[in-house]
Order: sequence, then C-alpha cells, then structure tokens
Amino acid sequence: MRALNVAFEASARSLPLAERLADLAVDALIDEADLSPKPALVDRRSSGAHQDLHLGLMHASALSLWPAFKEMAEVAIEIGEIGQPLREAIGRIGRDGEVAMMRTTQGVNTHRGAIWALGLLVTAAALDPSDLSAAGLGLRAGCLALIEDRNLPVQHSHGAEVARKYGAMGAREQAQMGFPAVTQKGLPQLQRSRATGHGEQNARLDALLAIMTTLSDTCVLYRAGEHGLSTMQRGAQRVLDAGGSATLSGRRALHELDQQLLSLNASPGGAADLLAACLFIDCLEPALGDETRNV
Ligand SMILES: CC(C)(COP(=O)(O)OP(=O)(O)OC[C@H]1O[C@@H](n2cnc3c(N)ncnc32)[C@H](O[C@H]2O[C@H](COP(=O)(O)OP(=O)(O)OP(=O)(O)O)[C@@H](O)[C@H]2O)[C@@H]1O)[C@@H](O)C(=O)NCCC(=O)NCCS
Ligand SMILES: Nc1ncnc2[nH]cnc12
Repeated sequence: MRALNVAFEASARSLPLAERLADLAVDALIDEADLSPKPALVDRRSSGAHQDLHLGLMHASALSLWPAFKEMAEVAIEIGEIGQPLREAIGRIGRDGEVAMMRTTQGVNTHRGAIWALGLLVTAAALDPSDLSAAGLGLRAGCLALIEDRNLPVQHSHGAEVARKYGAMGAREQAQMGFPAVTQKGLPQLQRSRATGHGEQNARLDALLAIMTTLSDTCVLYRAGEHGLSTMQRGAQRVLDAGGSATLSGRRALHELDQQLLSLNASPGGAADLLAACLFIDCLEPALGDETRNV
C-alpha cells in the first residue's frame, strides 16, 4: 500500500502545475463537503437546510469545476502578471465554470462562491508558485479582485440583494480585502486546534466555526436576515469558547447551533466556501513547496 502511495505521489508530482492546482482545488471542495457535522450545511449526515442539494451533487459539482480551475492556472502562467487581461480572462473562465456547474447540477447553485474564491486563489498560486504563503496568495488574489471585469454582465444575485437591503459586504469585498476570514480566522484556528491535538476533522470544524464568528455571509442574510447572521456568529463563537468541536460541551453547543440555523432555514454557504479556500491554502505548501521554492 505504501509503495502504491509513493508511486502515486511521484506520478502526481510530474503533472503540469495547472493540473496539480486544479486537483488540489477540487480536493478542497470535496473535503469541505465531506466534513461532518457542519451546522445546517450539506455533509455526510444530511442536506442541512437545503431541499435541492445532497452530498453526491456537491461532489459532482466539485468535479465539474476541474477544467475551469486548470484553465485559470494556465492563463495565469501564460499572462504572468496581475492586470486587466488576466482579470477578464479568469472572469470569462469563471462564468464558463458556472455554466458547467449548473449543467451538472441541473440548475442548482452549488459552488458559485467557491468558483470565485478558489478561482482567484488558484490564479494567485499559478502566478507566483515561489510564494505560496497565505499572505502572498491573499494579496495577489485581492489585487485581482479589485480590477474591474468590463465583461461582467449585470446580474441579479442574492448577494446584490442583501447588499442593497442591509449594506452588507459579501464575496466580492472578502476577496478584495485578501480573504481576511481565511487568513486571520480560519487558518490560525486550524493550526491552533491541530496543535491542541484535537484531530484533523475537529480542527477543520473549528476553522469553519472561526470563519463563521465574523463573516457577513450573504447566504445567511438572504434567507434569515440580520437575526440569522447574529445567531450564526454568536453560536459559532459559543462553540469555540466551550473548547471547540472536540470537547463534549463544544459538541453540545455545535448541535444547538445546527438546530437553531435549521429552524431559521439559514445555511452558511459563504463560510463553507471559505473553509474550502482555507483547506486549499493549507495544502499548497506541503503539496507543491519543494518543487516550486526555487522557481
Ligand atoms: C463577485 C461574485 C462573487 C458575485 O457576488 P454576488 O454577491 O453578487 O453574488 P452571489 O450569487 O450572491 O454569490 C456570492 C456567493 O459567494 C458566497 N458567499 C456569500 N457570502 C460570502 C462572503 N461574505 N464571503 C465569501 N463568499 C461568500 C456564497 O456562495 C455559496 O452560496 C451559494 C448558494 O447561494 P444562493 O444561491 O444564494 O443559495 P440558496 O439560498 O440556497 O438559494 P435558494 O435555494 O434560496 O434559491 C453556493 O454557490 C455557495 O458557493 C454566495 O452565494 C462572483 O461570483 C462573480 O462576479 N462571478 C462572475 C464570474 C467570475 O468573475 N468568476 C470568478 C473568476 S475567479
Ligand atoms: N457543504 C455545503 N452545503 C451547502 N452549501 C454549500 N456551499 C458550499 N459548500 C456547501
């Protein structure tokens, strides 16, 4: 078995960078979907607060995005610098990715926010694989997100609707600021919980909760308003204050949060996407660091 793993890792190392980045982005989406028990989200236990989603659909959707992530990495390598041409190229690829996702899910929006966040981060990684630090990736992704995509069609979206209604910041602003929910909340919590010996699944749940403590998640705002958002943020903080998901009292608080969000029909889809972004950044250095350090 070990020999097989070593052979597999060696053959993965020989793949082009764009393909490896696409593999890692899809893996992050699948790991996020599988992680359980997540509050009110689709996971191995249930479909959470969703009538039209299930785990198989989340997996199929993640796999349908592989070509888009690969193509984003390829144009980043080809264009080689942050600017309007790269921003508009990944915008077009992202929109094609959304079409592929919708075709796969028969019209259900599974991963629009993830295409945006992971697309920017895949592009940022491909632009400078010698710097895979969270700060470097966040900065490059943020600079790209600040550039206007002149081809973006005017679209009605839930995010735009809650921005109008509550003045809330959403996925666009989170990216433009360099993903602070990931770099300042999710990743540090992931590392703290791992260091406490809480086990990988609990550490990932804690990272999701840390993201939820402050995120202005437009999915929650759209479905459950400001009361829903504060229920999510405070409930997530309570789990962490109780010792995190590895502890008995933390698990009880997590169960309570799950029940509260379900009763409000609120699903933190934006936080789930940012957990995937967190898992993607977390695996980049171990997966690619040795090969790319001297590029
Ligand atoms: C700039 C865009 C991100 C568009 O942003 P906007 O806010 O206008 O659009 P939304 O369609 O609302 O998409 C934003 C999605 O981002 C996730 N999200 C929410 N809050 C945050 C946050 N604070 N930070 C980061 N990310 C956040 C979230 O995605 C998840 O939820 C999706 C399901 O949402 P929704 O359809 O509202 O779900 P339901 O309530 O279930 O619907 P009903 O069943 O009730 O009908 C799911 O996909 C998760 O991924 C938000 O939905 C950007 O997308 C854009 O400009 N795209 C154009 C192409 C492009 O440039 N692509 C990328 C190139 S890299
Ligand atoms: N696990 C999940 N459940 C519901 N919506 C999501 N959006 C991204 N991941 C999700």
